[in-house]
Formats: sequence, structure tokens, C-alpha cells
Amino acid sequence: MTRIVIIGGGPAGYEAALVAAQHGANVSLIDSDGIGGACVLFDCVPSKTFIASTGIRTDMRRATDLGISVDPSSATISLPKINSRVKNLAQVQSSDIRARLQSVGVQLLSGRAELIDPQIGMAAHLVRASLTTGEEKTLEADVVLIATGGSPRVLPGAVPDGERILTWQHLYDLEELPTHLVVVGSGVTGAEFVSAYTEMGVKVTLVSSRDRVMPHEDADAALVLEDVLAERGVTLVKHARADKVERTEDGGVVVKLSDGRTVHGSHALMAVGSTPNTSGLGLEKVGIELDGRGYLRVDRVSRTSVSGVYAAGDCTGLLPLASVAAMQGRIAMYHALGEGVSPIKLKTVASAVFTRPEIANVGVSQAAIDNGEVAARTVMLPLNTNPRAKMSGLRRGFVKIFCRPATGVVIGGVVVAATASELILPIAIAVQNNLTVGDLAQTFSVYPSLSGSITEASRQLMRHDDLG
Ligand SMILES: Cc1cc2nc3c(=O)[nH]c(=O)nc-3n(C[C@H](O)[C@H](O)[C@H](O)COP(=O)(O)OP(=O)(O)OC[C@H]3O[C@@H](n4cnc5c(N)ncnc54)[C@H](O)[C@@H]3O)c2cc1C
Ligand SMILES: NC(=O)c1ccc[n+]([C@@H]2O[C@H](COP(=O)([O-])OP(=O)(O)OC[C@H]3O[C@@H](n4cnc5c(N)ncnc54)[C@H](O)[C@@H]3O)[C@@H](O)[C@H]2O)c1
Repeated sequence: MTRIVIIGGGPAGYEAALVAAQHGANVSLIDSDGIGGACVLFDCVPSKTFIASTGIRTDMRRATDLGISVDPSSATISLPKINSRVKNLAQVQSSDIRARLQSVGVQLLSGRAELIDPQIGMAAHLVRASLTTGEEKTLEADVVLIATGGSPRVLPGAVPDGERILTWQHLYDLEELPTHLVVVGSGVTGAEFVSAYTEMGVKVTLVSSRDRVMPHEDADAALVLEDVLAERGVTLVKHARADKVERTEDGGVVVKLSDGRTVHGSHALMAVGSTPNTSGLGLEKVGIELDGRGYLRVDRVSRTSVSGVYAAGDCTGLLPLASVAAMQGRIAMYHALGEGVSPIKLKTVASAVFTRPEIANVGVSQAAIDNGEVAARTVMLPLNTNPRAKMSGLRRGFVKIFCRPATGVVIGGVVVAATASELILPIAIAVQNNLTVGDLAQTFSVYPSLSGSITEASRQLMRHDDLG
């Protein structure tokens, strides 16, 4: 029986453990923070739960347009109740995963793990688990999976104190909403929290090192979001690199920018990226070197350079998404256990930014098409032409679809809509399965529905030769 030791219990680790145990391996999983990892306990799941509460306020604000008057400012927000809901849901999710792992026979250990091979090049590896009980346990493994995730990046001049200078992991401990939140960093994390706190009625300033929000996302989508945020009163400070964040005498914070400007607020949320959890793992004991940014290098089946040692998830820096982490973990186990496995394909990964409106995408990007990397036919259909959007009072958003010029095969798309994270699926299915715009166009969509814009956009993209 193959002995597998997994270090880290986030999506990469727990999905790998489930697959490996179901394929008959003897699996031990060691995690220092709790089953579900940072994803379930501190990052993805809590943020989306919090955003679900803020969405109620968005709907209240928009209700007036539909003829129902509710005053969002008179609605009482109980932050302690929202926070305890966030934390309870995370714990429940963690317990559910724990129960599933136990039901398939995975041995769960709570503590920190490191490799302790006595010499490089051993056929089997040794892992020492320093358990939270104070005991130490040494496990022998034919296969080790490192799935240790990442942690919020800390700027030397802006060390979070958990009270006023915060990482996203501190937000659910606040007893009151900030009066003026300064969000430093305009990546996906920053954008999601700017949107969420703005919808809660909090004054928000966004400090962006670039000239726009979410520089890595679709530029048209980012523009829609910038418009919405400006309309909601968000101040965007562009080309602004934060050097320091300090507490002020009045109890607030000041963000000091590298060009001498300052931004004052009641709280600062540092959303300046993450760093991989790859120190203290004993990697030198097996002969693994990290890349220049501290990530573990892996190939498309999650192998490191050392036989029997795999890595998956945010510690590899491949694409920091829960879905990708889980897939990397599963692929590692299929490969290690000799099952047939296809290398991971990032071109088919669908992802979403949970702002209001949401932004979702899959496949090749508009930027890759515009700069000539990929040849494609493209269409962008504004949502305000969609009957269902009009009925629901949705003014903003669009559907973009990209297809191969000759064959009409769908290679990517972007959706900006309140429910873009759901609407992206038909395009993702098309990309994954090499379907054509003809296939999408000939599919019945419900009338009236937002997904009707996907079939309509596909029709607009069809040429006579797509008709088959
Ligand atoms: C604010 C935020 C929101 C996000 N929202 C989304 C989203 O909506 N959708 C999405 O797909 N992705 C989202 N992500 C990204 C997603 O959370 C990560 O991609 C995902 O958590 C990666 O999973 P992982 O298994 O690699 O690591 P993690 O979830 O970080 O888990 C790693 C675990 O390993 C443990 N560990 C570390 N070192 C050791 C050690 N030496 N011994 C034992 N255990 C150890 C850690 O304590 C942790 O529990 C979000 C990220 C952030 C920051
Ligand atoms: N909904 C989701 O799926 C979701 C949500 C959050 C995060 N994520 C994942 O996590 C990844 C990382 O996102 P992120 O936003 O946490 O990190 P990021 O690294 O993408 O963005 C951090 C931003 O902070 C800026 N920055 C860095 N130092 C700065 C400084 N001193 N002053 C001002 N700005 C500074 C950077 O230029 C960058 O734009 C995403 O690409 C995504 O894969 C996913």
C-alpha cells in the first residue's frame, strides 16, 4: 500500500487526500491551522460569506429603481452577527471536510510538518510532525505532497496590528465597521473588499500602484468596475505605491506613499498580495530549491525536481485559485499512484471576481488577442440590450466571446454581470470541450434570461461557414 503524507489541509491538500484514499493509499494529512486551510478558514470562504451579506445592501439600494422604497441607511447592520456568521460557516465547512476525510480513512494530524530525510536521494522520505499536543511523530512516506499555501504579504513599513492596520484575515474580528477604510493594493483581493465595504456604506479610498483597478483582469471589465466604484463614492488614488502605514494620534491611520503624498483613514487594509509558505519545510534535506520568489517549482503533473515529492496549490505559484489548487492536488495523486492523468491546462480555468457587478472570465484574454498572440474573432454585447437585465434594472455589464477565426471554436470569454460567476459556465463548457459559437448559438436559452446574451453573442459571432 502506497504511504502518502500530505503537508497542508487546504483545497490542494484535502482534495488530494480524498482522491488518494479512495484509490487505496494509506494517507496522513498534517495541517497547522485547521482542515480546509487558509481558503476555508481565513480567505476565500470568509470573504465570499461576508460579500453575501453586503449584497443584501446592494439589493436594497437598487430596490427603489424597481418601485420599492427601502432606505439602506436606515437598515441596521450588526457587524458582530455578520462576523459570527462568517466564522461559523467557515468552521462548519472545515468540519464537513474533516468528516469526509475521516470517512475515507485519512489519518488527520494537527501540527506543523517538515521533511527530515537523513540524506538527499532517499527512495522513501521522512516527515516529522510537531503536533499541537506537544508530541512529535515521524512518518515514513513513499510520496509526499507539499500543499502549504500562502500568507498575506507584509510590507516592512506597514506591519499589521490587527486593530487599525489589517490584513484580510483580521477583518472578521472588527467590532465596528471602519468609518474610512483605506485599501492598499488594487488586485482582485483589494477590489473585492473595496466593493464590499462600499456597499456596506463605508467610505473607502483605494491606493493603487497602477493606473487602474485590477491590472491583470480584462480592461473593459475593470473600467465598468471603476465607473461603479466612482459612482458609489470610492476615491481612487492612482500610481500610488505605499511605503509606510502608521497609526495617528487621533486613533486613525496614515498611508505614506513613495512620492510623498499621504492618505488618511480610520483603518488600512493591506491587500498587497501573498507570499508562499515554503520556509521551515526541510526542503534542503531532500535537495529542493525554491524559485527566486520563494515558490516550489512543479511541472504540469505537480512533480517537484525530487522523486516522490509533489507540490500543489498556492505554494507553487501556478495560479492562486482554490479550483486550481484542488486540481493540482488531485493530479499529483493520480500521477503518484500510476493512474492515467492529463497535465493541468490553465487555458480552461474559469474564475470570478466577486465585486458588484461580478467579473468572470475563462480561456484566452482580450489582451492576448489585442497584442497578436492569439488570432480570434471577438464580440462584446452590452447587457443593457438584454430583456431580463432591463426587467431587473441592471444597467451595466457585458458578455464577450472569443472564437478561432476559421473554425468558430470558442477559446475564451468574459462576463460582467451581477451573477457573472454563474453565467461563465456555458462559455467554460464550450472552451473545455472545443464547442463552436454555432453550438452555443443553436442552444436554447430561457427567455427572458441573462444567459440569453451568451447565445445572442454567439449568434453575432457566427459566419456562414460556422453554420456547418
Ligand atoms: C481574500 C482572498 C479571497 C479569495 N477568494 C477566492 C475565490 O473566491 N475563489 C478562488 O478560487 N480562490 C480564492 N482565493 C485563493 C484561494 O484562497 C487559494 O488559491 C487557496 O487557498 C489555495 O489553497 P492551498 O491548498 O494551496 O492553500 P491554503 O488554503 O493556504 O492551505 C494551506 C494550509 O497549509 C497549512 N500549512 C502551511 N505550512 C504548514 C506546515 N509546515 N505544516 C502543516 N501545515 C502547514 C496552512 O496553515 C494552511 O492551513 C482567495 C484568496 C484570498 C487571499
Ligand atoms: N475571487 C477570487 O477568485 C480571488 C479573490 C482574491 C484573490 N484571488 C487570487 O489571489 C491572487 C492574488 O490576488 P491579490 O489581489 O491578493 O494579490 P495581487 O498580487 O494580484 O495584487 C496585489 C496588488 O497590490 C499592489 N501592491 C503591491 N505593493 C504595493 C504597495 N506598496 N502599494 C500599493 N500597491 C501595492 C500590486 O501592484 C498588485 O496590484 C489573484 O490573482 C487570484 O488568483 C482570487
